[in-house]
Amino acid sequence: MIDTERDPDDIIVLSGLTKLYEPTPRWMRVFARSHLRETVRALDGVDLVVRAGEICAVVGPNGAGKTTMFRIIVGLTTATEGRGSVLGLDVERDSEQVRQAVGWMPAEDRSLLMRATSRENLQLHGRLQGMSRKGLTKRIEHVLETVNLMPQADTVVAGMSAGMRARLRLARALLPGPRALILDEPTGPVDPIAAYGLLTLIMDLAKQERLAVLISSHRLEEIEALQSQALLLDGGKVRYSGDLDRLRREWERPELELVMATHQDALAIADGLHVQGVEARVDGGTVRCQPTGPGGVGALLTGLGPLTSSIRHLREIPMPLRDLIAQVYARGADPEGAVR
Ligand SMILES: Nc1ncnc2c1ncn2[C@@H]1O[C@H](COP(=O)(O)OP(=O)(O)OP(=O)(O)O)[C@@H](O)[C@H]1O
Repeated sequence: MIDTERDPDDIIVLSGLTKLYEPTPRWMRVFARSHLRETVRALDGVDLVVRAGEICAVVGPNGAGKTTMFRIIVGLTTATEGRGSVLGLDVERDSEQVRQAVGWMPAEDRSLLMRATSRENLQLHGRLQGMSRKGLTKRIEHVLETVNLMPQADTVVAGMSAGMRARLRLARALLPGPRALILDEPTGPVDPIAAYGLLTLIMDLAKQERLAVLISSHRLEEIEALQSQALLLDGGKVRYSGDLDRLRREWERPELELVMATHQDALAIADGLHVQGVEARVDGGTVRCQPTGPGGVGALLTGLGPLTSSIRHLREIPMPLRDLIAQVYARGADPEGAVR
């Protein structure tokens, strides 16, 4: 049943999504190759909205709950509490319809038939999804063109590069003409240049077809390139949800680099900073420090007085996203930052 009051651009909506994996019953432990002794809280009250044309990067260390969240949305497992919907359809109750609306690209290549061609893989997948033969042939041409894989349409998958295989898996996710894409580590085994091409393709698709895209990646430089929304998960909990610019505004403590006329000047400035309680590193004529006080750079320079006359250049060096995120995890998000 479709929720008629929702904003039509809110494509993926999660509220209070929680998933517990319960311990394996004692009697079953004898048979199970691996078993759980304690309850695992894989997701803990996750709220999220991904709108049409928006990309949301899901970031988190191993075991943060990324795959579990994706698997709930595509109906491969169910939530213990909370609710998920796609286009207003409940991911549990309306899982058949949700599957038509969501393109799912799992993290591994295992699901591709290695001895079959690209086209044959897509034909099989389409047939399994119940697509008609005629519609499927047209759709296959379209998705192969979209991912620039027409020249490899009749190439056996085993002979294709990791980048081509990733594009084939993306083509497969696009086959039903989805409104949302869920991409679990799409660039995992792909080299950096091919990965950049794949991400550009995903960004173009999100914009042109107004797809809501959820994407996980351990490569933070890729996430920065996507200029997307970000959901930082840790132990199943949301540490931050919002756009990366806001994350920078709220959490960034850029380094200040001062280039001085001489090494002596640099040492003098480092002393001046030390007096203000700011640690500084001197390298030749360059001084680097992290302004911490409420007045920021302005107050720091005022505090240095006449010493500032020997400053040749001054610039702020943005924090790498990796450090920024590490800071969020280390300090814990403020309650306002936790939910968008
Ligand atoms: N089928 C399962 N049975 C029991 N526990 C599970 C199962 N799947 C995942 N978990 C546990 O749930 C937690 C979240 O796992 P999940 O795979 O969702 O994390 P992830 O963020 O995708 O990790 P990774 O980056 O390593 O893929 C982990 O503690 C994991 O061990």
